Amino acid sequence: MFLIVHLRESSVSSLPLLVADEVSKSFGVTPALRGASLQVYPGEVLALTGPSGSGKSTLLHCLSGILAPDEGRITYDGRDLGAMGDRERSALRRGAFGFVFQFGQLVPELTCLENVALPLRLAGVRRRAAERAAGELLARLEVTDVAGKRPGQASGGQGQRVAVARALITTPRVIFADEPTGALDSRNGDQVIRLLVAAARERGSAVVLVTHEERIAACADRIVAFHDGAPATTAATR
Ligand SMILES: Nc1ncnc2c1ncn2[C@@H]1O[C@H](COP(=O)(O)OP(=O)(O)OP(=O)(O)O)[C@@H](O)[C@H]1O
Repeated sequence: MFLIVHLRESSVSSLPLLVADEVSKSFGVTPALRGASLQVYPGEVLALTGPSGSGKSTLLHCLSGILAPDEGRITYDGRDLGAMGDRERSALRRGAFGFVFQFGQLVPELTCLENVALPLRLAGVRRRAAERAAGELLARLEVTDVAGKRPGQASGGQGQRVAVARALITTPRVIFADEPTGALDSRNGDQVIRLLVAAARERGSAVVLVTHEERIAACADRIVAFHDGAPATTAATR
């Protein structure tokens, strides 16, 4: 009896949050994904690596519901993204997912504090509460000094830390980060990734990180290497 209960508990805790099942996607005649399968577990940091053009970003876009696969299925928490309507998928993206891109994509007219508070404001949180939470997160990411500045007045590394804060502010279940350090030198890149991983772990958010830098991938719990449109190898780092 004890053994049965134990097995049930361990199988529940190891259920994947996001699953790509035999996903294929082409752009015209160019195949980007060829039957790619992958699981993302709650709270894990997963790095997708591999040569340019091997399909990493395309899979990230399919996993996050930005792109629809031609074949195969993506499920989030057991729900098929392809069976959802546009509204439901958008609500999922806003509520459960956070995004960090290579270039921060912050709103240039807003201050860094307002940029970080924005997702909460859009979710209906009052300005004062949203900006208090944004200020706390900027402090966690060690960029309090740019809170009142516009993104154009911040350095590349500071801007990326602000973008990480904006992605984390809603405490998403999954953060999708596509080459978040790609435009930074190694010192700034290391700092951004260290803070991203630490803050995501504190909040229990999983991270799906696309990177071609081995040093950055080494911060992940698991590394999946792509080749020709599908995962070729998986390695645990810890
Ligand atoms: N929007 C698009 N239109 C046309 N072709 C595309 C598009 N997006 C990706 N591709 C093609 O699909 C293939 C996979 O691209 P993808 O960006 O997923 O690879 P990647 O591994 O992320 O590459 P990189 O490391 O260079 O970003 C490539 O051949 C690419 O040229």
